[in-house]
Amino acid sequence: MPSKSLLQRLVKWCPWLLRDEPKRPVKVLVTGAAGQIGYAVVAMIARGLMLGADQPVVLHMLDLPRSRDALNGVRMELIDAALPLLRGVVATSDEAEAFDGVNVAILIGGSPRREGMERKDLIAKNVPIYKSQAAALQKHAAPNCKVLVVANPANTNALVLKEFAPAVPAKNISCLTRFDHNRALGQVAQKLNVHVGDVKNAIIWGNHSSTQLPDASHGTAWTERGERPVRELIADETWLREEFVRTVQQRGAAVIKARGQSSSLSAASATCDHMRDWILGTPKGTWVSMGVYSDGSYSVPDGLFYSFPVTCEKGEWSVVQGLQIDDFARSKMEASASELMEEKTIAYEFL
Ligand SMILES: NC(=O)c1ccc[n+]([C@@H]2O[C@H](COP(=O)([O-])OP(=O)(O)OC[C@H]3O[C@@H](n4cnc5c(N)ncnc54)[C@H](O)[C@@H]3O)[C@@H](O)[C@H]2O)c1
Ligand SMILES: O=C(O)C[C@H](O)C(=O)O
Repeated sequence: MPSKSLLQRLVKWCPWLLRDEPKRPVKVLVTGAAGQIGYAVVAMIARGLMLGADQPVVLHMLDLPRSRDALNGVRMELIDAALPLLRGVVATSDEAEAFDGVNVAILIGGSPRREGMERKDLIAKNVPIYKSQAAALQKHAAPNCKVLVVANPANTNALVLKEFAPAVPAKNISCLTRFDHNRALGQVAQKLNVHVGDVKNAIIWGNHSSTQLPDASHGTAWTERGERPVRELIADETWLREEFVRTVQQRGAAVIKARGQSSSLSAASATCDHMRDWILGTPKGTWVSMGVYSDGSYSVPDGLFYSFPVTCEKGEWSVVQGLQIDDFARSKMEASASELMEEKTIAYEFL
């Protein structure tokens, strides 16, 4: 046993002996990284907002050849930000290089909806991209890579990815409806005049589109009287079924109208929330919304990516079971499932 003074001297000369074993970097792919959401999200990931403040990352960034200069500019800025968690950056327009060995894939690359654009046009532009990236995912990503599709039409792009990457387990593919979930929490918090962190379990069913059902009927909020049902606190069923639902459903369009382009910082933030909770787990008693491959829960048809309330533990999501669905919710949930079935049919016309 070395003497105390010898130990003290050892630590003085070799201070790294006291450090914990460093974590191995996780390789995170962001497609469309030169775009507006991509630009916001890469900085958040490299600051630890997605995988944790002690998790080093290597960023793989993919964008089209025509965006090469812009993508290189993002790479330069990441270097200039001197981010200690960032252990490497790959900036490329080659899908094979981008997907090589990645553990997490955030798929944002695509053509966003512009004002006045029809859903069919959006599908036509985006599904061929997801067919091509499915092949790269299956061939080059690390086994068990977790995938989040952000690009619209997000649910249908996720479905195309699943169908054309049959070796990738369906449970590893998801699409972003956490954004709508966060918007729903924000609207309830504003209505109740409480902090958004005090509201939970306002959830999203269905498609990431204007047919989705934002549902606050199972939500709760902390008040001076403890944790109470949102329904009881708001005590206005008409607001919950009409104004709340409409505001959340139309929020994307409202931001496009106000900004002239679609939401980006809130989308990037929700992207981090989605992945963080999936990988690191949801807090006890908290549900989040994720677009996942339907297993028939709540009579949602199989074979669709549909937003459900889920909890996550040890990197696995499970749909929250046993919620009471009233006739109002049932009819909206079915309408959103029908829209997804139509999108699936249209998608196949372009594949
Ligand atoms: N699911 C959601 O909640 C949600 C929220 C907001 C936006 N979105 C969607 O996210 C996507 C990105 O939005 P944005 O505002 O960042 O758009 P953007 O146009 O600013 O960026 C998109 C980027 O993708 C790139 N790209 C296009 N095709 C590509 C391909 N085949 N491979 C790699 N990169 C490619 C473009 O060059 C561009 O840099 C859009 O589809 C938008 O509708 C989804
Ligand atoms: O609505 C859009 O087209 C953009 C995005 O999906 C959003 O929800 O803000």
